[in-house]
Amino acid sequence: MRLAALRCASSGTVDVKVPLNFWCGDRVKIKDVSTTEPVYEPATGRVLCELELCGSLEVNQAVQAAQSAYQAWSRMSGMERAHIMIEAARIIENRREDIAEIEVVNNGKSITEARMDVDSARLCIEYYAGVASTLAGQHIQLPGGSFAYTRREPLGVCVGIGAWNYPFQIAAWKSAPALACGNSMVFKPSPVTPVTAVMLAEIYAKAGTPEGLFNIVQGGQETGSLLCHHPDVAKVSFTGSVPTGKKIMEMCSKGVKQVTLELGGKSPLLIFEDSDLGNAVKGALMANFLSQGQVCSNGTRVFVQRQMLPEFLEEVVRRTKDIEIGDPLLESTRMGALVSRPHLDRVLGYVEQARKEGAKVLCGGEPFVPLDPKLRGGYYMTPCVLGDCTDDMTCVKEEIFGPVMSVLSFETEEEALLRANNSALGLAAGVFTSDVKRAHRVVEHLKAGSCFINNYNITPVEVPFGGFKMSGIGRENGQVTVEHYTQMKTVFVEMGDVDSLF
Ligand SMILES: NC(=O)c1ccc[n+]([C@@H]2O[C@H](COP(=O)([O-])OP(=O)(O)OC[C@H]3O[C@@H](n4cnc5c(N)ncnc54)[C@H](O)[C@@H]3O)[C@@H](O)[C@H]2O)c1
Ligand SMILES: C[N+](C)(C)CCCC=O
Repeated sequence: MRLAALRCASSGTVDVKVPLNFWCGDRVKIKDVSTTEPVYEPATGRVLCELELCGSLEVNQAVQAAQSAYQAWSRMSGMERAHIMIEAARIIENRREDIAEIEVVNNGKSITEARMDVDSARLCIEYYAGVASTLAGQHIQLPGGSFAYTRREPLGVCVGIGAWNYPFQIAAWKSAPALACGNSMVFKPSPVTPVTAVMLAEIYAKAGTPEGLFNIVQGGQETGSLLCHHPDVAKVSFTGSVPTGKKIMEMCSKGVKQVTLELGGKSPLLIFEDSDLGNAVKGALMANFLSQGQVCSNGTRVFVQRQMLPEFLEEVVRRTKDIEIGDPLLESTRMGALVSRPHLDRVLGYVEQARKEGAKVLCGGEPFVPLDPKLRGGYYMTPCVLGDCTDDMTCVKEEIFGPVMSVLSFETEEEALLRANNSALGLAAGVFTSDVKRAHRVVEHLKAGSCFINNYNITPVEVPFGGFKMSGIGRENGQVTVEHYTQMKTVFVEMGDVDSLF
């Protein structure tokens, strides 16, 4: 099978002509397309392609393909599945640069970050290839030589629905555990970033998965809703906003389907006065400015202990002003374009609102127009640090999902914990301190699913990732995911006679 070529030389030169839907092992051009939607290149504002959206006919075809592949795949041993997944990981490694470049063109993040995302996707598939061969049940002894055993069985056709901030990585983080456990998958990327998930589908097919094992249907909420309601779908794993997550859960409840929900956050980062200043500042930058600030786990409420505040602010503002913004395909660029014009306007609106509510804009928060004429229509802004923030401000309460750091000050550990936990969300949290006892004590009290001590926003694939409270249900990555993509069967075996009461 030939992989569709989409090489790009520089921003502003790519047109996506290949179909972006994929089932039965191939890219599919929809017959009689009724709805299309433009897809943009954030770096330039150009239209990359018109996306063909799937309706019920196409969703049915994809689910049927997944059902038939499931029959073959679920009967293979874990080791057999592992071999194929390792081959998929090898192909990703060979195509790393292609995938990363196309991710940049469709998402706007810097090439340096896109390469890290592709590496995370590959590592995730390698990790779950290893897990596939270790799936096992339990043996339980019963009286009289009788016994019971448990089997971990796959669920069937699983659906993945992705957000636009990590398009290729999310597709891998969902498909790798699902496939390792013997399921098949229909994946729906965000219609804003539809281009790279289909590259993953081609790669799995080329690696030797049965035709229809991993399929892509393109579309927005209508297509997503068709998937959630489909009677042949066993589970939905969703990454996106809290309001959509609630709808997904509601739709899945109709069919009593399992859900994994990876939702939004408004995570706190606590910096104590005994922290190493350099590391605390680097941590705060990593917690706020990766992917133009469009990261679910970002630590956007930066609480700094009063005595350290002046030196922290001076250093964090200095380093934020130094961030090189521009063409995301250039090696020197550290911050690319936000994902869309409406999203950029929304983020700039939050900065304006913060100003009105009394926050001090210490740097950034303005639209940015690069000198290169081809980038003038792109969606850029300068990364922003807001000082004098208070807990009641909109910028401190709501997920902005852009490069905007809100800095707050605190006096005591107890006060910082109370304020940090005062949120309906609980995806992540961080603490910087050189006091090891304080670090663990604080983390014990933080109401968040993913906590970092003296670092922020690292997500090794062998470590579970996910949220408390309204930030989600279930986990991605790590061993625990096996529980989310399998169901347990218990088998009782009688070795004696039936002891009947009748
Ligand atoms: N916790 C995590 O792991 C994680 C990771 C990345 C992003 N996010 C969150 O995602 C959000 C940003 O992403 P977004 O704007 O793409 O989110 P979104 O909720 O708008 O959309 C996410 C996906 O859901 C689909 N969708 C929308 N309505 C639907 C419906 N009614 N039925 C089925 N599918 C539907 C969209 O087409 C898209 O594919 C942020 O809140 C961010 O925090 C969370
Ligand atoms: C930035 N990380 C560390 C890759 C986390 C991505 C998870 C979701 O946005």
